[in-house]
Amino acid sequence: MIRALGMMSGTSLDGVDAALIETDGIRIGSFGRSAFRAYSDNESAVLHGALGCWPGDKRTAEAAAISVASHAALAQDFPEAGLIGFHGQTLAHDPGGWGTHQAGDGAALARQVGRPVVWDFRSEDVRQGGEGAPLAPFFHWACAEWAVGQGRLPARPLCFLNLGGVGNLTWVDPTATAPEADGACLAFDTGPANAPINDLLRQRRGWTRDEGGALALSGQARHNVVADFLRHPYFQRPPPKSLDRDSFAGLADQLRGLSDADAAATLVAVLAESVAAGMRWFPRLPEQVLVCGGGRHNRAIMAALSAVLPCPVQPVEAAGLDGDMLEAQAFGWLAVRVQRGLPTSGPSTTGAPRPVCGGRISWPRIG
Ligand SMILES: Nc1ncnc2c1ncn2[C@@H]1O[C@H](COP(=O)(O)OP(=O)(O)OP(=O)(O)O)[C@@H](O)[C@H]1O
Ligand SMILES: CC(=O)N[C@H]1[C@@H]2OC[C@@H](O2)[C@@H](O)[C@@H]1O[C@H](C)C(=O)O
Repeated sequence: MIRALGMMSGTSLDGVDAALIETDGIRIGSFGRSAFRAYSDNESAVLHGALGCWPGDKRTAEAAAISVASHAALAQDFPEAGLIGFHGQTLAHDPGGWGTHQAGDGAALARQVGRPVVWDFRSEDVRQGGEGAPLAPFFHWACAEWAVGQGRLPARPLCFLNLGGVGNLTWVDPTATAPEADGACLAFDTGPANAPINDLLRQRRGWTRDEGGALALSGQARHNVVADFLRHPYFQRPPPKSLDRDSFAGLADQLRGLSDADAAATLVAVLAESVAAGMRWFPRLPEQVLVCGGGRHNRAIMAALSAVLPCPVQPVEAAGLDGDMLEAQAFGWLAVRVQRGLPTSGPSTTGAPRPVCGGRISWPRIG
């Protein structure tokens, strides 16, 4: 088993999560400590300003420097990690066109922290014809396998729903022998999650988020807006499929004229209904949906999901997992898989034509 540090800065642009995990790249030995470093207002403004930018753009260089510096600062607090998984900051994602862009040079990070760094997890999958996302699904299989072994879950198919800036859903069969095995996973991005809620409240109120979902809970969702939105072709398209943070930028226009509370409630309903629409792609009903990511702290979201999904919905903590750190752990686990040459994605997760071992390894200079 290797002790790896996974680091993730997601599409909600709130900061960097870091978590230790001990693994052979297949099974989870143990979970370790974790930490979060919030982006400062200035860092966050630079990253927001670079959204949609591709390598070569001046705004990318500044965002990449912030990404490396903030990850290096966090990594210094985890000297026990022998390997680092560095996702980088997604600035743009267009797998059918320009590709996918995670800012931050892993080779520079390896030099700064003096340890090997696995990074650029998504490009090879896109190069081979995959979506390049989502990548956490193989780790969801490992989490389910771990939780069944701990007696925390029955050995029956279930779903993991990650609610970050964007939502992504994975159907997992924990009895499968490997995540790349036939029938082990089926995954895709569901639709917008926290990003449009944060953006709405930043614009209208200068807030970073709707704390606990209190504002949305005080509003009324406009079901005509939700129904209109769900007619977007993305929701009729079968998986594999993935989204950029701002794939649905037009959604904000449909909220004009609504009170802040009604607009927030409508975005919550859009999130929940897009997850419900995604359930149709699974071979059978999962036993339950376990929710990870920051969206599970929003009570309006959890209530809306419970109301529209056809099975019980709980935070992943119900299975003994840490919903704030699951993605960071995923990139530690994926880093070990890359080092061992194991696949990190495949036809059932990103639609790549065959299992792909993505990611590059950068070594620190010796001597
Ligand atoms: N207490 C809370 N109340 C309401 N919303 C919350 C709370 N805590 C977190 N969130 C929401 O969750 C977001 C952060 O979620 P998370 O850290 O899972 O996203 P991410 O990792 O950046 O994104 P992604 O999974 O898309 O890469 C916040 O920006 C906020 O919108
Ligand atoms: C391109 C990119 O960074 N996508 C993110 C984003 O945030 C959620 C969703 O969209 C998912 O596809 C992915 O992140 C998680 C960690 C994943 O790859 O599984």
